[in-house]
Amino acid sequence: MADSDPITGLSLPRGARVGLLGGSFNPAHEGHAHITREALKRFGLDRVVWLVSPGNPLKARGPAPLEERMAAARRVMRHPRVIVSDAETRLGTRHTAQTLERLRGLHPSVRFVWLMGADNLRQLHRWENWRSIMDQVPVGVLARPGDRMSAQTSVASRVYTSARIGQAASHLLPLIASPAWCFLNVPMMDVSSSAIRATGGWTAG
Ligand SMILES: Nc1ncnc2c1ncn2[C@@H]1O[C@H](COP(=O)(O)OP(=O)(O)OP(=O)(O)O)[C@@H](O)[C@H]1O
Ligand SMILES: O=C(O)c1ccc[n+]([C@@H]2O[C@H](COP(=O)([O-])O)[C@@H](O)[C@H]2O)c1
Repeated sequence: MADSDPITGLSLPRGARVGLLGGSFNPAHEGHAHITREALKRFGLDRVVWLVSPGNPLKARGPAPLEERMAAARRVMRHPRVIVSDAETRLGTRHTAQTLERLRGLHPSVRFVWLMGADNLRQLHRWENWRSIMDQVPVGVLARPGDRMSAQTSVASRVYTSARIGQAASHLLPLIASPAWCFLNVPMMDVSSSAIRATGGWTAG
């Protein structure tokens, strides 16, 4: 049976383990697809939803129009268990803590996990109401070139040090009560949207 809501249009299996990968996706690239496949496997997820952001609150320059980023994301990620979604635009949220509150309210049976690359763990403490993110859902962090140490040194990792689970138990992450987080040392892909933009590989926005 599906757990659907008319606001975001998301239809998720009841009781499913669902990873949320929020991002500007300006544009989407193979690094996003790679960490998504790793997260599906290593965290034992049934679905991953790409939350294509209306605009990162910490980034001064706005991204390309949402429709262009959604279309590019759908070209990059074709997978039966991955959904590319504009849920934040439909909800009118752009801060992650608020997005999580809304999605959890709309999908009470679903076990959500917030997914992010290690660069975002480094600056998580600058996000609005960041502790609420850690307290609402388990967080899965995936290694990214240049950010291996963030699991040891970031403010968030130090504040929540006792909530960290080892990667040998990563498949349990969606089932563990928050706060809980896990750093996955997956093979890394040195690719970024900014590098693609710098080489003129994304003309939108
Ligand atoms: N190559 C990668 N390895 C690991 N995580 C990644 C990688 N690329 C993006 N991510 C993660 O995916 C999420 C969305 O990333 P985003 O859309 O900002 O892409 P980006 O390449 O980081 O963009 P930009 O270079 O413009 O900052 C973030 O949590 C980010 O950490
Ligand atoms: O909630 C916040 O304050 C906040 C601050 C910075 C980033 N985020 C979210 O983090 C995700 C990754 O953003 P980005 O731009 O690095 O792809 C995306 O979903 C953003 O909305 C959220």
